Amino acid sequence: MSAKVNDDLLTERRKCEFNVEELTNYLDGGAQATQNRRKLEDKVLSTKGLFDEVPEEYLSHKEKYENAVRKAVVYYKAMKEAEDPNQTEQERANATYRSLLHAAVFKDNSPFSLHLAMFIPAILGQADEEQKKYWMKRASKMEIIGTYAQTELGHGTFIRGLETTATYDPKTEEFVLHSPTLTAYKWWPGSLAHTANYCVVMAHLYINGKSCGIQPFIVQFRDEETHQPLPGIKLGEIGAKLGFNTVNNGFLGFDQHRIPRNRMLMKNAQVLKDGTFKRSPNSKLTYGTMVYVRVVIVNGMANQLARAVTIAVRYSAVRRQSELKPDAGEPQILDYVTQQHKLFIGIASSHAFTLTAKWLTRMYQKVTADLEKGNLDELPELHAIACCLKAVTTTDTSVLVERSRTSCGGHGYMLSSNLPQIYGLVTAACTYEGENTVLMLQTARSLVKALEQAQSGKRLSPTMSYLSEKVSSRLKWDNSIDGIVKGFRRVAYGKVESAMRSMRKYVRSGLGPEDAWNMSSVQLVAASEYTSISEADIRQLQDTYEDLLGKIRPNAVGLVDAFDFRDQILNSTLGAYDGRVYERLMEEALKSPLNAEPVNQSFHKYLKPFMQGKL
Ligand SMILES: CCCCCCCCC/C=C/C(=O)SCCNC(=O)CCNC(=O)[C@H](O)C(C)(C)COP(=O)(O)OP(=O)(O)OC[C@H]1O[C@@H](n2cnc3c(N)ncnc32)[C@H](O)[C@@H]1OP(=O)(O)O
Ligand SMILES: Cc1cc2nc3c(=O)[nH]c(=O)nc-3n(C[C@H](O)[C@H](O)[C@H](O)COP(=O)(O)OP(=O)(O)OC[C@H]3O[C@@H](n4cnc5c(N)ncnc54)[C@H](O)[C@@H]3O)c2cc1C
Repeated sequence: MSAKVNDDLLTERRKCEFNVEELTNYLDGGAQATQNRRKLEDKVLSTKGLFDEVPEEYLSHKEKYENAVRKAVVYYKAMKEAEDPNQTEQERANATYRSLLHAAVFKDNSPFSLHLAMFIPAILGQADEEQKKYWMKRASKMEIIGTYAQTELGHGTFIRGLETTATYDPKTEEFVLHSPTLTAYKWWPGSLAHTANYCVVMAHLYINGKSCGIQPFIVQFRDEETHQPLPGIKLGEIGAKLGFNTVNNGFLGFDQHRIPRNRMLMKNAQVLKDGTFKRSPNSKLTYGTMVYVRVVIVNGMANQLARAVTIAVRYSAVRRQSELKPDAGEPQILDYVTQQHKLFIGIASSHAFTLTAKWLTRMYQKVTADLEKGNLDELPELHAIACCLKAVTTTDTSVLVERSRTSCGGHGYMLSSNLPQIYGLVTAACTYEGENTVLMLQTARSLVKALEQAQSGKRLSPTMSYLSEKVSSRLKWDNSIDGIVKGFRRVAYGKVESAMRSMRKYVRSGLGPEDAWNMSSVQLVAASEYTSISEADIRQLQDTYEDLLGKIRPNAVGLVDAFDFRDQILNSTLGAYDGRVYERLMEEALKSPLNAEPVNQSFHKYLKPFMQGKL
């Protein structure tokens, strides 16, 4: 018999003014897609051995990892067995696109995540046809587990500054991989420490003493039978982190480690037997895996944000606190407009990121198809857009998840709420796959170039076309959607123009272009981010905004119910569908090992002698 649902949540669900299932179907891409997703979740989550008897937070660092590997094996097999052979690849992708299934099993991500998120995409994007056939067979069957090893102890952002060398030896037709310094050690790659046995390594290729740029190499670093590190390989784990503590991020140093010539992934650039180097059509194609993951991250942020606001909104409908009016009893905290302000932007942003992710994925698929035909025209625009959207969605999601946490008071600070762990996951994305400031400056580089082209009358790409609109600065604001968009375009234009004016001013004062760029970089980042509108219009917009909050209020619980996250995926004492937050908080508290006995041994060992002055 399912537990009684909290009365306030029942009332909220009765008040809802729209069909929740319809919105769920829309988000999934249709009723069939919802059905497929739910069927997959039912199957996988009914697998034995997927869940923890003791909450993960009470395990040691080492136990957490070992437990995560145990679950990863069970989870991966369950996902494989749950695949519906009658479904198309696209239907399968849709079923997982919105599902956070893995989050029901791993609060802090899986030790297999890099294999699926980067090792396989790197092979697909960087290997030639023959290499792809061989390595995809082994990787897709999990005969090998891989990761993506690019970042080093001394370099993450500046890829051209990576120190790991790959020197071609034509006599043996091998590459010699070497870490010449401590700072050259690969540092950060997930799964690297104890899980994976292969990796795609980004290393600086040298042939006959000449630099041939950064190239991708597939490298085995552990014996497939014994899992021992191979000769010339130094391996280890980088230690405890804010989050990602079951991803097994590691370090790897090479000491003259030899690999055969066919281990350089040669889709874009090639090295022939005699050492002849055939250049890539564009050296940035080597960065392709990062562009792909930046696109994936946008959708990941939409889902994680939806999960956090689901927890916070349901809790805010259940939690009653303080007094809005004398003698009116304690209101639901969701009735405070400040609470609505904190949370409803999160709901709206999640939907905005979902739609943006779909648009960006289509753009990525088109540009990737063009690249296959040798057409690189739209690669720079894809790079600029992917940088901007990855940076904006991860920054906003981190802010909004943290706001969801603090809007739940003390209980939001409990690990059992799962909000701290969700924050740990999303805030990492502000750094990995390109630190956000750095990516914003990449976008700014494209914006400045586009404005210069617009000013010389050239046509711009669709996403930059707002820079060539002769938008009158006396634009009449109205708070229609169209008016707001026009306003934002006008301001965005002004930001790029102002950054450019600033750079020209510094150049006129005698600074070189690089210093002028650096001096203007705060404005350049602002030109890539969102920006605010002038004062007079804020009041008009504010009235509209507060009116909208009131309209959303009766539908808030319905809106988060429509995200359709089952309790195991929310994994939260505060966000469960039935709203029994207090019972769940107590159930979870009692699982603490410290509650196993009424008097902890430290009393007799330390406290008692201390209080009696005997220590
Ligand atoms: C939730 C789900 C979780 C999914 C699970 C994820 C788990 C976490 C895994 C994390 C993995 C990692 O972090 S992997 C490691 C990630 N690391 C990074 O992302 C490193 C970030 N740094 C970089 O990308 C580069 O260093 C960058 C900043 C772009 C600068 O590169 P360069 O110095 O080589 O290039 P620049 O001199 O700046 O620019 C030269 C020209 O090249 C262009 N250019 C630069 N990069 C380009 C690119 N990728 N594609 C096309 N063009 C590019 C520029 O626009 C310029 O064009 P013009 O203007 O026309 O000249
Ligand atoms: C959880 C997590 C997982 C990761 N997983 C992987 C992985 O699997 N594989 C992998 O290869 N890497 C991985 N990374 C590493 C990640 O890609 C790097 O941390 C990231 O690229 C930033 O590089 P860095 O840490 O060396 O910082 P740096 O590059 O040293 O940058 C430090 C700071 O300097 C400033 N800065 C740097 N360059 C510029 C610039 N040009 N303009 C303005 N400011 C600048 C920025 O403020 C930046 O935050 C992971 C990182 C994290 C946190």
